[in-house]
Amino acid sequence: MELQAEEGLLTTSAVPRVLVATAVPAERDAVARTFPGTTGQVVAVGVGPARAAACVATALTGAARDGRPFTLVVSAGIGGGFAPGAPVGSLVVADEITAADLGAETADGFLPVTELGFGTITHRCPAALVRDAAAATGARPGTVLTVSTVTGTAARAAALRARHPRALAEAMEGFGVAEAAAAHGVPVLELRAVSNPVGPRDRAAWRIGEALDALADGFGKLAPVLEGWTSHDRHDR
Ligand SMILES: O=C(O)c1cccc(C(=O)CC[C@H]2O[C@@H](n3cnc4c(=O)[nH]cnc43)[C@H](O)[C@@H]2O)c1
Repeated sequence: MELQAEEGLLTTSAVPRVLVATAVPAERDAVARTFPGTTGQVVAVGVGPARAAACVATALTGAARDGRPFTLVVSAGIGGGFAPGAPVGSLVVADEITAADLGAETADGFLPVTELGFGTITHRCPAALVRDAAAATGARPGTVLTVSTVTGTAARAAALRARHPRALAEAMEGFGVAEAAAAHGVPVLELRAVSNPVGPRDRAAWRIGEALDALADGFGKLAPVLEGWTSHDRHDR
C-alpha cells in the first residue's frame, strides 16, 4: 500500500503490481517478450502445485515486507486443452481454478477433499477481470484444472470432463499459485496457451513453440488490462 496526497488529503491506495508465475524459464521468457516490467514481475517457479505455491508465497511475503506488495498474481504457461473447446494454439483464461486430483479414491469413485470435510478445491478469479482478459486476448473463459499427473489416456480425460463439465484446460501449477495468493488475500488469474490435447499420450502432437507464441501474444494484449486493474475493480467480482 502506498500513501498518496490527493487534494490535500492523505489517502491509501494500492499501486497495481502483478506477479506472473510460470513453471519454466521458456514460459517466463515468452511472457517477458511482451509484458512490460513496469507492470510487475515474471518469475519461473518450477513445475507442480507444491513448488509453485512455495515460490509464490515466498515472493508475496518478500514484496510485502519490502513495502511493494503485489496486488494480483497470474499463473501462466502452456497447458493441455480439452476438445473441442480448447484446440492447440488457443488461449484459455480461468474463471475457476480447480484441483482435480486432491481427494480420495474410493470403491465408488473419486471424492474431493471438500467431501471429506476439509480444505478447498476451487479458487474463483475476479469476474470483471476474467471478462476483460477474455475480451482483450480472445481467450475462452472456463475452468482450468490443476493436476499432479498429466492426463495420458482417453479414459482419464473423459473422467475429468464428467466431474468438471466446464473444464477447458489442465495444467500443473494454477491451484498452488491460487492457494498462495489466497493466503495473502491477493486475487488470482490463470492464463494458459494450449500446447497439446488432453487425452492419449502423444508427444509428437505437442506444439510447444506455437503455444509459447500464443502466450506471448496473449500477454501483450493482457498487459493494459492488468495495468488498469485497480483496487476499485478488485471488489467487482
Ligand atoms: O510426457 C508427457 O506425456 C507430457 C504431456 C504433457 C505435458 C507434459 C509435461 O511434463 C509438461 C508439464 C508442464 O507443462 C504444463 N502442461 C502442458 N501440457 C499439460 C497437460 O496436458 N497436462 C498438464 N500439464 C500440462 C504443466 O503446467 C507443466 O508446467 C508431459
